[in-house]
Amino acid sequence: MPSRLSDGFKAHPVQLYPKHQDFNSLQELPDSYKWTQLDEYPSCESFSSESVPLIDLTDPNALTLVGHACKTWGVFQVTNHGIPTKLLDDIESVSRCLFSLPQQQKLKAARSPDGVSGYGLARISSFFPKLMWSEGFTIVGSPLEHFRQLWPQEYSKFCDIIEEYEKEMKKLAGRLMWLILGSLGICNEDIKWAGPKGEFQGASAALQLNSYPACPDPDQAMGLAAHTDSTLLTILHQNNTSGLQVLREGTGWVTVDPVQGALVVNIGDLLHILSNGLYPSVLHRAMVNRTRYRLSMAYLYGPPDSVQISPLSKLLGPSHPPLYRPVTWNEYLGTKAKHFNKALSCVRLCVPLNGLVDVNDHNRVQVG
Ligand SMILES: C=C1C[C@]23C[C@@]1(O)CC[C@H]2[C@@]12CCC[C@@](C)(C(=O)O1)[C@H]2[C@@H]3C(=O)O
Ligand SMILES: O=C(O)CCC(=O)C(=O)O
Ligand SMILES: [Fe+2]
Repeated sequence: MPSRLSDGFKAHPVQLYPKHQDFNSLQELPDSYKWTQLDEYPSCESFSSESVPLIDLTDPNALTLVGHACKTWGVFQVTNHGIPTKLLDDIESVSRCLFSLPQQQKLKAARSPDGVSGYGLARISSFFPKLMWSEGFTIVGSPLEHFRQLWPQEYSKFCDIIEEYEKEMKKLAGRLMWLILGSLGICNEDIKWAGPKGEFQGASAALQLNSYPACPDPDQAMGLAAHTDSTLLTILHQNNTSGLQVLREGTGWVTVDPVQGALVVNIGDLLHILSNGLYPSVLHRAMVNRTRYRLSMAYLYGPPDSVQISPLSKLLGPSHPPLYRPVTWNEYLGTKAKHFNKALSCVRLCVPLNGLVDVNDHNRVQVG
């Protein structure tokens, strides 16, 4: 059955791929890939004291640490997360194999203009005048049909890895949800859609494989432009090449340095809504590298199709009115496909009593 996650894009088809996208044959960065105003916010060097929190999930204090990271960063890295190293290596190999196929072959699994799954440009490309130095492959539901096109002989071993990865990620995402919600004082009874055992069985998800080839002029190029994810949370596995940056208030862009075996967790717009803005979604982007090939695999986690996300009643009161109206993930994806970084403002109900603007109003961000 086609996933409802794809419905939001029907009204907003995007270009599939640029005419020439054989990155490896380009010795110079074409104008169509040259971004200007890349330094609207300063980039913070990695020797700075500001670094994204690294949390050991077996730490007895994990709940407090996670809560603090969500409130102050919107992103953290986790170790001792229980995902086997072999599975992380395997998913990295699948991505590497996929993106190293000849372009002709990859196009056999191209995403349709109004679809969600398959090979193509980042969906957000349509909001920018310049092209991004990356390729992506999105998996929603079974990758079988696309993988059969890519690897007529070997597709089943690749499908098995995806299935296993998604199964493990789903468990980890459920655990992280309870740490995050627990840090807000929310328990099982407060979230009906978590199910009787609190396992979030009906949760929806997408897997996004991103490839960032080495780039002849990385200072003028952009791997993936600044955006927030529309998810509850996203779990990202990056290879050992840096590139992911998050925007930190008062500091600028901070690089999320790869830590061997660690996974990056970032707060998405739906958790921002659920927490009534207490845990803001984080603006992030991916930069590219002159010599190194970068890969990332993002597990985008959201509520079941039919569930409407709205600020949790436990977090509301006379001085804390609900700031967002209820939305399903699918409806929110449609809003995102149309309004991109203004989507959160589109579902906003009223201005906070203190008259301050939303900490996560990304309308100001215009890159490119
Ligand atoms: C469920 C989804 C979230 C996503 C759109 C998608 O349908 C599948 C791809 C996801 C992704 C990955 C790259 C960044 C992003 C903004 C995009 O264009 O596609 C996200 C979307 C999102 O979180 O809004
Ligand atoms: O490649 C990265 O580090 C970021 C990827 C990302 O933001 C995404 O897939 O949503
Ligand atoms: Fe993202």
